[in-house]
This record gives sequence, C-alpha cells and structure tokens, in this order.
Amino acid sequence: MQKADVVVVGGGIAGLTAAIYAAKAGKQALVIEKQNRLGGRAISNKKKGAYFNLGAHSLYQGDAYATFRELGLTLHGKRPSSFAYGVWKGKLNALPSDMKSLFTTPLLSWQGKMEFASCLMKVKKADTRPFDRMSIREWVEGNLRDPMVRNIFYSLLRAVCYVVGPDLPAAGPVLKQLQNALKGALYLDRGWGELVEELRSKASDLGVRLVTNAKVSSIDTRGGIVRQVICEDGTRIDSHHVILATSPSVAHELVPFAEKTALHTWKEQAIEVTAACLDVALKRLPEPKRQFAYGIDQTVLLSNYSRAANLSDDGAQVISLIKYQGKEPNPDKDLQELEGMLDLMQPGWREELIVKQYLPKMTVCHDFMHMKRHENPGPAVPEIQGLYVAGEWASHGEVLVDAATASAKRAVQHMLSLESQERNAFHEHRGII
Ligand SMILES: Cc1cc2nc3c(=O)[nH]c(=O)nc-3n(C[C@H](O)[C@H](O)[C@H](O)COP(=O)(O)OP(=O)(O)OC[C@H]3O[C@@H](n4cnc5c(N)ncnc54)[C@H](O)[C@@H]3O)c2cc1C
Repeated sequence: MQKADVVVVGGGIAGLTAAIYAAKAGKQALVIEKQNRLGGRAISNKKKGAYFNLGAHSLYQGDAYATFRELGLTLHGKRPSSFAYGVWKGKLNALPSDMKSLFTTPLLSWQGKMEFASCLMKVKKADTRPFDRMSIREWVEGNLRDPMVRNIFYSLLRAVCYVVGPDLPAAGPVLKQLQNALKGALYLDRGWGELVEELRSKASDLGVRLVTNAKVSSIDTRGGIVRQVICEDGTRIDSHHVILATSPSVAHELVPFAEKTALHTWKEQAIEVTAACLDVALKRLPEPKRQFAYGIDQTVLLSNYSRAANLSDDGAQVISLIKYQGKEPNPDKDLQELEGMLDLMQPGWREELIVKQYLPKMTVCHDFMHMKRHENPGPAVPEIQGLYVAGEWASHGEVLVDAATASAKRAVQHMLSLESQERNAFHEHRGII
C-alpha cells in the first residue's frame, strides 16, 4: 500500500504549484496525472522546429508571475511592444496604445481620444474590488459615453478574460487583469512548456513524487473523511489530504455522493469558456510591422509571439490567432474568420507557411467569476475533511493562470491551517487531562 501526506490529482499548473508549496511546508506530496506528460493546458508542442503553446500564451503580472518568481523560476522571455491594430469594418487602424497612436488613430474623435486616455489612466490606478458585483457591461456603460471608446474597451477586456459577452463576467477581476496586462505581458522563450519543465524540476528537487499515465478513478471518503485515492489500474494510495486540481466536473465525478457537497454547486454554476485557436509558423512575415491586432467588431485576436519570444530553432515567426467563442461554436466558420484576420494582417502568408495547427474548441477556463455564480469554489470542500480544490475555475477574483496558482496556494494554506488547529486542540486537550 502506497502512502502520501497529500495527493494532488492533476499535474497542470495548479497541481504542480500545490505540490511544490505542500513540499516546501515539509509534506510528502504525490502528483497523479492521467496524461503521459505534466503541464495540462500549459504544454507546448514542437512542430517542424516551431513551438506552439496548447493553451496559455501571455504571463501577466499577477499571482502566477509573483508565484513563479518566488519559486525562483527563470522565466526567459520578453515583453512585446504594446503597439496594436484594431480591426473595424474589415480595415486595420492603429489602436491608441501610446501618445502617437492616440493622436493619430482615425477610430476616435477628439472627444473620444480624451475620454479613452483618461479612462485608461483611471483603470491603471483603480481599486477594482468595488466592481466585483457588476458586469463588464454595467461598468463600461456607467463609465464611458463615446460608443467607439466603449467598443475598444470591450475588445481589450475580452482579450484578457476570453469571454465574448460583456453581461456575464464580473468587472472587478477583469479590470484587475487588464491592469496586470498593462504592466506588460511576458512571452516565454520556447513557450509555456519550458515553464512547466522548470516547475517539474523544482517539484522533483523538493522530493515531490510525480506519476504520469495514471488516471484517478475515485476518492474514498468514508465517514466524511478523505482516506484513499484509487487509480484506474487499481492502485490505492493512503492519504488524509487530497487536492483535486482537475475540472469541476471531474472533481464531482471522483467523489462518491458529490451531489450532497459543495462540489455539486461548483459544477452546476460553472460556465465554460472556449476558443478556436490557429497557430502558424511562417518563414518570414510578409508585413513585418503588423504584429498584433484586436478585433473590435469581431471576436478575434492575432499576436506574433516571436516578436518578443524565441519560439523556433531557425528564426521562423510563430503567430497565434484566437477566436473567442460564444455558445455555438462553428469550427469551419471560426477557421474562416481566423484565416481572414491573417489575410488582412499578413497577406501572402500561405506562401511563407512552414506548419500550422488548428484547434477548433479549446477550453480556456472551466469557470470564472461571473454574475450567475453563487459562491467562489474552495479551497476546502466543507462536507469532506481533507478534500480541497484548485484550478483556474476555483477563482476568488483572479483570472486564468493567476487563478490556477492562487487557488493551489489557498488549498495548501487551508490544509496547513487545519492541521495546526488540530494540533493546538490536541495539546489543549492533553493539558486538561
Ligand atoms: C487557447 C488558450 C489560451 C490561453 N491563454 C492564456 C493566457 O494568455 N494567459 C493565462 O494566464 N492563461 C491562459 N490560458 C489559460 C491557462 O492555460 C489555464 O488557466 C491553465 O493552464 C489551467 O491550469 P490548471 O492546472 O488549472 O488546469 P489543467 O491545465 O487543465 O490541468 C488539469 C490536469 O488534470 C489532469 N486530470 C484530469 N482528470 C484527471 C484524473 N482523473 N486523474 C489524473 N489526472 C487528471 C489533466 O490531464 C490535466 O493535466 C489559456 C488557455 C487556452 C486554452
């Protein structure tokens, strides 16, 4: 029979972060990952010499960045220039990203330019928490008058949270994410896979046991206490602490009678966000100055990640395009729209193509802070002693990878504080005897 102080189910960013912090606190941690490699949605795949990220692309200056720095990761990469185009009615226009583009952009009237600049200044300094209970639409309509300024803000906010409609996301977390993005996003050399490798090696140095190709099939929680983790191949691991760093629906599936626990509420309230992703590696850019574009009247984003990060062995340019999807994704139409953006930004790109990858429906997040949410998930599952959740969906106000690292640390902290309460109670009891 195997044993561990804490078992982490899922070896994505949340699972690896949780295991590292548990190990740093002196716990014997075991990570079980069902895929044949660690990283979850933060892996990168190398194709014909070019690195394509599966999921995460930009590391903003939020919780994840601070966590990785605290752990001593090297985070090789650079911050790109903020110059961007905005696509409006099929045409490219400079977006206001500095003084020059603010004054020259044809998208805004003089009044609009003033309103845009003053609102951006306000956002940079704002305490965003008071906006946690209002939607993005409510915030935009309450703070901005000019219709085009509103459109540009919708497009900027969509780009940092990946949600198409402005009525669902709580404005506070998304504005915070915009603040973090405005401080400069980091594009990582050789993609996010390199960061995962650094996390893996950190975990391994701290003595974390990392098992891949092993699927957890259930958690034994008899008597409302975590007792064992059971894998599909029959392996059983004794442990009194389990962190479920999977999706809310997998967490629900793994726990017997989950419908009687908070896991049920968290699964039911979850709203999944998906995107269609097109990545291309080009021998050269037909239009070298066109590197980054937001769709203003379409929900597409294009970024040449090679403008700041080293993403190929031979100088190929790696461009990623994202189509933020609503309720009814249409793979063919989405691809047409993505290629249409590439035609507009880089006409002739097909002649320069080395390799491309189209992923028609990627889960960007399993849930986020939205207006229909009843409660923030985790860190503990209150009905079952020793059970915790982590993952980008267990957000308490953070967005995407920041929510993955923050929720992982919350889970470990909760576990440690419970243990210390139990120890204190035990000593008090002995004192009485
Ligand atoms: C297209 C796209 C673009 C993105 N861009 C950004 C960005 O620019 N910036 C940003 O901050 N974030 C971005 N994200 C989000 C980011 O990738 C995720 O938030 C983050 O990787 C989630 O990590 P996680 O550990 O919570 O989940 P995951 O990475 O999904 O990890 C969960 C792990 O659990 C494993 N698992 C599931 N069930 C079991 C089981 N039964 N037994 C064992 N293991 C199991 C899975 O295999 C997986 O490895 C993007 C995502 C996508 C898809």
